[in-house]
Amino acid sequence: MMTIQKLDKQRGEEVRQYHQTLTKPQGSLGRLEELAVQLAEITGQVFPAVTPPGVIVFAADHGCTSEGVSAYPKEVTAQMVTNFLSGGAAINVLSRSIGAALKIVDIGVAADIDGIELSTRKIKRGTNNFCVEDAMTREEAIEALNIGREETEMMIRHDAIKCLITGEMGIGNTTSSSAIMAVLSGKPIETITGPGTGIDTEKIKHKQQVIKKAIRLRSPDPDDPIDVLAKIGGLEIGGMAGAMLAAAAHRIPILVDGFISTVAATLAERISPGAADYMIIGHLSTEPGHDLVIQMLGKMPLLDLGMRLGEGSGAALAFPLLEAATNILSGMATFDSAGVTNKE
Ligand SMILES: O=C(O)c1ccc[n+]([C@@H]2O[C@H](COP(=O)([O-])O)[C@@H](O)[C@H]2O)c1
Ligand SMILES: Cc1cc2nc[nH]c2cc1C
Repeated sequence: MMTIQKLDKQRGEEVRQYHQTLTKPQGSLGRLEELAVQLAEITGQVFPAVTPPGVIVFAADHGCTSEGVSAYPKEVTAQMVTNFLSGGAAINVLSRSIGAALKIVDIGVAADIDGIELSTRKIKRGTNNFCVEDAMTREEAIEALNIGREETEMMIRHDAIKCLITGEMGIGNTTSSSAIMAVLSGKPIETITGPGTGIDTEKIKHKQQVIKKAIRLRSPDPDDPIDVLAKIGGLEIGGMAGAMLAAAAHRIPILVDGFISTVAATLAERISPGAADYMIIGHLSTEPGHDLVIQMLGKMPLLDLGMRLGEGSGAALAFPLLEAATNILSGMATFDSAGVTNKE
């Protein structure tokens, strides 16, 4: 789909060496040092910049909500988009606190939403119920990826963003994400499926049955990520995967949010191997499948705050750590410049 270059290991090595000249015991900044190396490898810069960050929230509805899999009614998706547009959601607050440009994309909400601030890119009014038919056609899945890519490229051009944070809003999307993960990982549905917005144990069992039925009836090809996205995925999940592919192609670091976002990240990596090199996992969500999907990507989350909101919120909270990692590089004195004695 898009060419993703290899990481710039040379720049990473330069940063690793430079870190040893800064006024601190070697390695004492722990994962912040690793983060600086990864950011150098991603951007190809010894002093990488991550500001300003850009947050894109993709919103869409899910046909599987008619199976009773969420704690909240499906109308909440559209209502929350209106809330994003008025500035009152958690991601509005967190975007403001990190100085991020925020874009909301309606890629498939099942209601008409007005708002000049809204990017209306509706592919359809929510996915089909994947217990009955494919969630979307292959063409629609590709369109979702393309919209994600286009919206990201617009943000790179207009807002000159230096870090991409992807978020989502979609009642029912933990069911779709759990189904995708079960197919991609081959792991038992019971180890992946969780409460989402907050259903009880009985309802989680029902959600697992719904997912099993969908996978049996749709039988997506685990080796074809676009087939998986089309048959059991979501429009916002496709949008996020496309956004991540665009950021990786532009050598822009991607700060990934919770369970749904990380499932989209896994699809992006399956579509274009190497994309995950450009990703950093912001936080560990309490949704049980998140740990597994992070491990499959070979990553470790930065924060563990017991959150399970989505919208990009956990990633936005982790952003100051990226900023700190780059500020340390450009702002700290060296042993030489400060006249501090280095170890023998
Ligand atoms: O990011 C997460 O890890 C996360 C975990 C659980 C729920 N969510 C959010 O809750 C919604 C999906 O939950 P559900 O129960 O309707 O499938 C969707 O709007 C997500 O943004 C998000
Ligand atoms: C209110 C509400 C806000 C959300 N934000 C992301 N997912 C959400 C789900 C609900 C129910």
